Amino acid sequence: MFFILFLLPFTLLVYNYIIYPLFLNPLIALHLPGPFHYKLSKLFILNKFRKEQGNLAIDDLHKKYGPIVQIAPNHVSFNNIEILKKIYLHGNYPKEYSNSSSSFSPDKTGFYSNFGNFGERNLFSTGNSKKHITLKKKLSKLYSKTFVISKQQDIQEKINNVVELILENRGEPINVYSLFSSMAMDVVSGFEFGYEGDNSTDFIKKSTHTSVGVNGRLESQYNVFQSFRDSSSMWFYVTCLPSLYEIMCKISGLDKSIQLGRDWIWEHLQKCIDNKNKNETTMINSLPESYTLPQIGSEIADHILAGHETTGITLSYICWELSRPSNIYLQQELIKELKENETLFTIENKINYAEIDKLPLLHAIIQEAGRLHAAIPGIEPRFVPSDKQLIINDGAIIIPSGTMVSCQPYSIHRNPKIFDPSGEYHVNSFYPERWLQFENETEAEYQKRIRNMERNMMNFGQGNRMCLGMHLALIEMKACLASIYGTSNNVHSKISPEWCPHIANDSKVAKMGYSDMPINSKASDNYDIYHKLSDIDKMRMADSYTTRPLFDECWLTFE
Ligand code: HEM
Repeated sequence: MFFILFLLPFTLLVYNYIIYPLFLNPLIALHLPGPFHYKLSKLFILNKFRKEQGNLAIDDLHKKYGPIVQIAPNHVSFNNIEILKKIYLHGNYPKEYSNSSSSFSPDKTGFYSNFGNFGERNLFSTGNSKKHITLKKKLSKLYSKTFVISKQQDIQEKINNVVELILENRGEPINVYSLFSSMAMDVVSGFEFGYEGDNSTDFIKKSTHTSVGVNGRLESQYNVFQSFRDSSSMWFYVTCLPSLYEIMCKISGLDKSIQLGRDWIWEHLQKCIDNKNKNETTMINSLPESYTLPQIGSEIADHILAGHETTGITLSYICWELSRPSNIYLQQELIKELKENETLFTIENKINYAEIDKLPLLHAIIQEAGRLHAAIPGIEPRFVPSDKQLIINDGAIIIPSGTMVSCQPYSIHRNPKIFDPSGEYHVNSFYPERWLQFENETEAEYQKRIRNMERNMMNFGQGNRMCLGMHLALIEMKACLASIYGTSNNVHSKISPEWCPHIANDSKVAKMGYSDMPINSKASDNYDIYHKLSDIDKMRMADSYTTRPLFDECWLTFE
């Protein structure tokens, strides 16, 4: 009895937290840089993730220890582009991609496996490399640049609803976070279910993006979106502690809200399956015929979530950046660029998507937002497969199979040597100029610098698991910005003073997480403090795997 109650648990604790990490763990012999206590237990880094301080904590560790840091007994974080390429590109699927254990797979890290829906895994959450690449090849056509451009008219109809709403509410505060999330949902739902009939959603029109709520506080109502956000807010349990996910949903009281979004997708899917046009190229028509309804639902739910949140968040950050007093010159330059290319807009307010894609400043703005406000700034873990090692510095360091390895876009995107070689454009500030040709730079030098920056971008991931919807997101965002600030609307945006009476005039800095803040949630009892925060604080990025504006809102006024 004594053995079972005391000696066994004690022995297990000693083994797990002392004997294994200090004497048996193959990583310990490598003497990798990193805090000693992080090598004893993964609880330390998990606790940072739980408190939504993980991205900044890992970034700080890299600043202190360099590009290689052991952040848990079995997890090494890297902040180096050559190692990144080895993890995410080289040594990834072998040619025949027949042996799933031979790739640096996200499986076994457990991080992705619970992103399934309706009891089924999907492209994003499967760890089986063969299944993954076969399905990805099948679905790539739907999201190819050529196909996205061919859907220009359908996409533009949704975007025109945004412009209409902005014009109808000139001079009034608009929650662009809600508006752009709705727009991205309306667009991506067309790709999933089809644009014909009412299969694609109409959230721009059906939701409220402008109302003033209780206590003069600006609010907007859209329950399905709230449900998806509540779901995303549980990311820590989904990725790091899936066994506690259900119980934590209940304890936090979010279970009902999260269920609402799931129910909505399921009901919408069933309706669309009945109404689908078999000849339209959509996700429901592109999936293998053998797929069951839960398998289709799992894939579609993932794309709906991945497609609307990331795009809505990125557009919100872009428009906020363009509306800040310190960046207003960029908004004026963009309007000028669009005006000079008026021929790209036809009289029906349609835009030539292929041409709009080539506008240099518009492109630079999108790139800079992807760098500074990457919608997925957190770690993208992979697993060194059983028959491979990660060989670094010509064999000076050999990371053994079974180790979890990762890079995080937040840190990769803030390397001053790559993104601020001249020392003029701070890496933590929004400077699209860094993506344009400098005055004293030759064309060849410029191309070399841009290629190097592009190589170091991870906002859509890297390698075989790279974002499937990248072309859709990029074209949609460009078309949306061109439609708002271009054409004959004569629209300018500013930060709504009703939402933020304290606008920072001279700072360009961007911030992440709650650190140094007198507040750690937007609960109503904090409202007085919240109201006094500057726009920089109100637009802090959440420190999580996928980010969002920390307080879930961004109010701009268009004039
Ligand atoms: C600005 C917008 C977007 C950003 C920043 C973004 C970012 C990313 C990133 C970083 C990944 C890789 C994540 C990882 O490995 O941990 C990813 C994967 C994925 N994204 Fe996006 N995404 C965006 C828009 C979209 C859209 C519009 C769709 C449309 C359906 C989409 C669908 C997907 C899918 C299906 C995957 C999984 C790909 C795979 O595992 O092979 N994303 N995205």
